[in-house]
Amino acid sequence: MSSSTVLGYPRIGPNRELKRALESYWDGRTTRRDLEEEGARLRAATWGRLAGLGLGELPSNTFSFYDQVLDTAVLLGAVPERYLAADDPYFAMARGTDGLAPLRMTKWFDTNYHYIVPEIGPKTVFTLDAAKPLAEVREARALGHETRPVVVGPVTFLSLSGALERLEDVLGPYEELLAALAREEVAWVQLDEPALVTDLTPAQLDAVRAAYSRLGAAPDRPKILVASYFGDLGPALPALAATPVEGIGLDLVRGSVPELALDGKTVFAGVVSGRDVWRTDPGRALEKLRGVRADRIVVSTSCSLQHVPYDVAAEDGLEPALVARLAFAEQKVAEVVELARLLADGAAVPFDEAPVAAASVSQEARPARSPYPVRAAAQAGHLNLPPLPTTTIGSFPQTGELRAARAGVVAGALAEDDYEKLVEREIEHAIQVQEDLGLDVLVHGEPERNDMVQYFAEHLDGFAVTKNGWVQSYGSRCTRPPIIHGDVRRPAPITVRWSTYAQSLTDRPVKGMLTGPVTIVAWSFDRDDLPQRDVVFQVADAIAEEVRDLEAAGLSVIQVDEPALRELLPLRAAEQPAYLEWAVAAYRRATSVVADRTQIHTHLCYSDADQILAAIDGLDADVTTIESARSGRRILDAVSGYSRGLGPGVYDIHSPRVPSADEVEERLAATLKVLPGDRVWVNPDCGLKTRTYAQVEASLGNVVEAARRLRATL
Ligand SMILES: Nc1nc2c(c(=O)[nH]1)N[C@@H](CNc1ccc(C(=O)N[C@@H](CCC(=O)N[C@@H](CCC(=O)N[C@@H](CCC(=O)O)C(=O)O)C(=O)O)C(=O)O)cc1)CN2
Ligand code: MET
Ligand SMILES: [Zn+2]
Repeated sequence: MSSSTVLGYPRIGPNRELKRALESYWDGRTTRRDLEEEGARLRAATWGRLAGLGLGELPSNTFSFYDQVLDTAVLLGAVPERYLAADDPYFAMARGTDGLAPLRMTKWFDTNYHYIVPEIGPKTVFTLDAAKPLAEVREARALGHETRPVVVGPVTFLSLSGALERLEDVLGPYEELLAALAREEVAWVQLDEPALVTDLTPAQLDAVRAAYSRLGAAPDRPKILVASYFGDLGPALPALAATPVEGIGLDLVRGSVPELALDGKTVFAGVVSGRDVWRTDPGRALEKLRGVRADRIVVSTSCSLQHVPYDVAAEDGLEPALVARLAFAEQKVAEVVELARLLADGAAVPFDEAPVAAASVSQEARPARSPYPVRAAAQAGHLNLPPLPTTTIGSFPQTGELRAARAGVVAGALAEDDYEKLVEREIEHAIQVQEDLGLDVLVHGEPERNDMVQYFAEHLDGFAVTKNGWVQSYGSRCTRPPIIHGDVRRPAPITVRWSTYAQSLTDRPVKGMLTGPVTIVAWSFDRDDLPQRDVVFQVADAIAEEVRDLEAAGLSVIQVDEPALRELLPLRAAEQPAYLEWAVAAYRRATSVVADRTQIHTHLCYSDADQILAAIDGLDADVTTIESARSGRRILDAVSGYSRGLGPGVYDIHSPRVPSADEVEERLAATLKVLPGDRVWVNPDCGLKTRTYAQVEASLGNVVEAARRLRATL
C-alpha cells in the first residue's frame, strides 16, 4: 500500500497574512500574542487544507516566523549570548536591533530563499528546547491531525554553520528531541538533510554515518525520515542505507531513481517538483515510482513546497492554455494524492507527449569589447570622475505611496498617466537627493519597478506574471516569480524613458539600470522544454537590445545586475565549469554591444563572491560592485589585485542602522590597502529599496564624507 505526503508547505499565507502580521508586530502596532495567533490560524488552515485534499501523512513544524534554520538553532539552544537580553531574541537574531547587528543571512542552496546562518563557536553549549515542534504536534492533534514534525538534520545544520566538528555535541540534544517526540507518541520525524546532495568531504560522509547510526540506535524514538532534496544523494545513499533509519527521502525530479535496492526502508519518493510550477506527467512519475526498490513507498514532493505559490485558482489573469499546464502548492498536493492512488491501483497510464521546443537563439558571435585599459582610458576622458567615485546600486526607497499607486493602477482606480507622473516626481526627488549629497554617478532609483525581475518580465514576451503567486524570499519579504512559457523577445524599449528622464535632470552621469539574463531566469519559473542555457541566451539578446538603446539615448554608464550568478551554480562541482562558461557568455552577449567609452557596471550581492571570482572577472565589466560589509576581510583578501573597477560595499543595507563616516572611512582605508586607489569605487552593499529616505540620506551623507576624506590622502 502506498501513501502520500509533502516535505513542507508554504507558510507566508495564501494572501501574505504572515507578512502583514510580522510587519505590524515589528512596527509595534500589534503584540507578540497577536502574531502567535495569526501563526496558529495559518497552521490550522494548512493542515485542514492538506487533510481536505486527502494527503496521507501531514508534516508539522514546517511553519516558521522567520526561517527554519534559525528555528533549529533555537531548538538546539544555539542562541548567541548577546541576543538574550533583547526584547525578542528570536527577531533580534533575524533582523538586529538598534545596538545589535543581525546574524548573517545567505541563500538556501540554489534557491532564492534565504536562511539565517547560525553562529556556532567552540564554546557554544547545545541544550534542547523542543517547545516549538512539540507545540505544533499538540496543536495539530487537537485539530484531529497526526503529524510528522520536520527539523533540519544535524549534518546540514552544522555544515551550514561551518561547525561540523561539533557533531558529537549536537547529537545529544537531537537524541533528547527524539525521546521527547516518542513520549508524545509521534510516529515519524523528518530530518531535512539537503546538504547531502552536495559534494561531501570525507568528514561530512563520516558525519552522516556517525549521526544516523547513533540517532538510529536511540532506544525510544519515532521512525526517522532523512529527507534529501535538490539533487542526488550519490555516496550518501549507501551510507544512509547502512544506518537504522527507517525512511529516506529522494528528489526524483532533480535526481534519478537509484540502482540500489533499499531493503527494509520506506522511500519517500519525490516525484512532484517543489521547484517548478508545471503539472506532473503522471505516466513518467509512475514509471519512476515503479522503479524504486524499497519495502514501502510514500509518494512525495521533491522538496518542501515553500518555493512555489499557494494556488493557481487565485489567478484570474492568466491565459487558460497556460493555466491548464500549471500546478502550484495546492495542485501539487492533489497530484501527490492521485499518484499514490494510481500506484496502489497498479494503473497503466501513458506518457504525455512531452513537447520539445526548438530554441530560437541566434548563435551569431558578437565582437568582444576592446581590452580594458583601452576602454578605461576612453571612459576616463568621457566621464571625468574624481578618484574614489561614489555611487549607489540602483534602487531608492520604495515608498508606500508608490506601492499603493501601482495597486491603484491594477485595480483601475488610478490612471496610468497619473501613475507615470508620480514616478517622474519620485525620480526628480531621487536625483535631487543625490545631487545634494554630492554623489558622483547617479541613479534614477527604480521607482517604476515592483521588482527587479518581475518588472522586466512584464515587458518581455514569453513571460507570464501572477497577481498573487507570492513566494517567501526571506522573513516577511516575498517575490512573485514570473513564469517563462515561451520564447523571450523584447517588443519595445523598457527602461529608456525613465533613465533618459533622470539624465535630463542633471549634468552628472546617470547609470542606466538593468537586470542581467541569468538573474531574470534564476528568479523566474523556467520553462521545462528548453535547456536553461538557451532561455538565458534569449533573455541576454533582449537585454542587449535595451543596452544598445540606453547607449543611443545618451547614457554613458549602464549597470547590468547579476546578483543570482552564484545562486544558479550547480551544487555538484563537476557541473560548475560548464554552467559558469555559458552564464558568463550570456552576460557578455548582453553587454558587449557598447562603445569603449560607455562604462558597464555589474552588481552581485552575497558574501561568497570569492567562490566565483574567476567568473566575475570573466564578465569583463568595467566596474563591479559587490556585497562585502558583513564579510569584509575575506572578500578583500580574495579581490586583492583585481584588475578592473571594483566597489566592495561599505555598509550593510539590510539593517536600518546608519553607519558613521569614521566607520566607512575605516572600511575604505582597508580596501585601499589591497586595491589601487584609481580602481576603487565607493558604494553600499546593495540597493536601497527596503530602507527609508531618512536612513538613506543619513547613510549616504556619511559615505560621501568618508570618500572625500580619503581622496585628500591619495
Ligand atoms: N525577485 C527578487 N529576488 C531577490 C531580490 C529582489 O529584489 N527581487 N533581492 C534579494 C533579496 N530578496 C528580496 C525579495 C523581495 C524583496 C521585497 O522588497 N519584496 C516586497 C514586494 C515587492 C513587490 O513585488 N512589490 C509590489 C507589490 C507591493 C504590495 O505588497 N502591494 C500591496 C498593495 C500596495 C499598498 O497599499 O502597500 C498589496 O499587494 O497588498 C509593488 O511594489 O508594486 C515585499 O515583500 O514587500 C526584497 C528583497 C534576493 N532575491
Ligand atoms: C538584489 S541586487 C539589487 C540590484 C538593484 N539594482 C537594486 O538596487 O535594488
Ligand atoms: Zn544586490
